[in-house]
Amino acid sequence: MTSVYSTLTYWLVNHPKISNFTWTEGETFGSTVFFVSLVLSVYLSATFLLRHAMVSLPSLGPRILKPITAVHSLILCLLSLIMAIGCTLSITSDPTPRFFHAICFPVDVKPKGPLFFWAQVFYLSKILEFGDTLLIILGKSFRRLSFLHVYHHATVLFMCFIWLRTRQSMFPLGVLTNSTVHVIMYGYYFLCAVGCRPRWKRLVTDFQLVQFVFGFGILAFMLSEHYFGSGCSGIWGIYFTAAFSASLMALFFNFRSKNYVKKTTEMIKLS
Ligand SMILES: CC(C)(COP(=O)(O)OP(=O)(O)OC[C@H]1O[C@@H](n2cnc3c(N)ncnc32)[C@H](O)[C@@H]1OP(=O)(O)O)[C@@H](O)C(=O)NCCC(=O)NCCSC(=O)CC(=O)O
Repeated sequence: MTSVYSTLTYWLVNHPKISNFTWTEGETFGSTVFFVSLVLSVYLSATFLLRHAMVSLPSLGPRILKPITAVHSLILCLLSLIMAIGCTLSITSDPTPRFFHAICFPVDVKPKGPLFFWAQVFYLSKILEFGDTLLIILGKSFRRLSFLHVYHHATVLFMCFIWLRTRQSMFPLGVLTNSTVHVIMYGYYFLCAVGCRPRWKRLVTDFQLVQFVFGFGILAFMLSEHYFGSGCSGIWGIYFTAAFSASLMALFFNFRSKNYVKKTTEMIKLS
């Protein structure tokens, strides 16, 4: 057990590429406003154009699409697991400063070390997640190409960029909770793609909602530390993330009520 822990800690925290990682605007891959704007413009226009083009084109068909979807979901499930473990170990392996830094970075924090490394991996993984949208469109599953889906995928990339650029406090908790939720979510998608649709879809949505509630709870503590304590880095990033999370939370409550609460009520009426 101890050797598993020390091996993981070496490869996911203390490896020189991770411990010496520095996020430098203009030098680190994807670290410019131009890059994030270009990627978002390509994503949104490709989504719009493909969505309309696919109406008159045949869908790829499940025999081709399902294996690709399964591999894509499995990759994201495993990557999310690695990010969740990497981030947890980065926080816990150096308990005194990093534990507190997971919630509040000092105002003069330098964007380097394992926590910034995992935030960078998390940021780039959001581009990989654009594959979800492509798979939905190629399968002509337009019901699932919702406002919630496109808004989430586009804005989350910008949010992760803001996390790095403003050295935003609390991002380690964001990486940790969202990666954990995504292990479950992509696990669910993987099982659907291989034909074993799980019965716990509702649980996935509930976990997604819990991450927002948890985030707002910690935010209250972080804000008190910022305004009444020694200050925390990236406060305007925090306000952006909080506003985005509040809007997503409302959309997810709406999704939950449409998909589960109404169906349960209808089933009770029928029986
Ligand atoms: C349970 C949910 C995770 C998913 O709800 P859905 O109604 O979209 O799910 P569903 O039951 O239709 O999904 C099963 C279908 O998805 C296909 N599928 C498999 N892998 C996929 C992938 N990587 N991306 C998109 N679709 C995929 C399966 O083959 C299957 O198709 P078939 O039906 O043909 O067999 C829900 O809580 C949710 O998030 N809904 C919002 C929609 C969304 O886009 N969510 C993901 C991004 S939001 C997010 O990620 C929030 C966060 O950060 O926590």
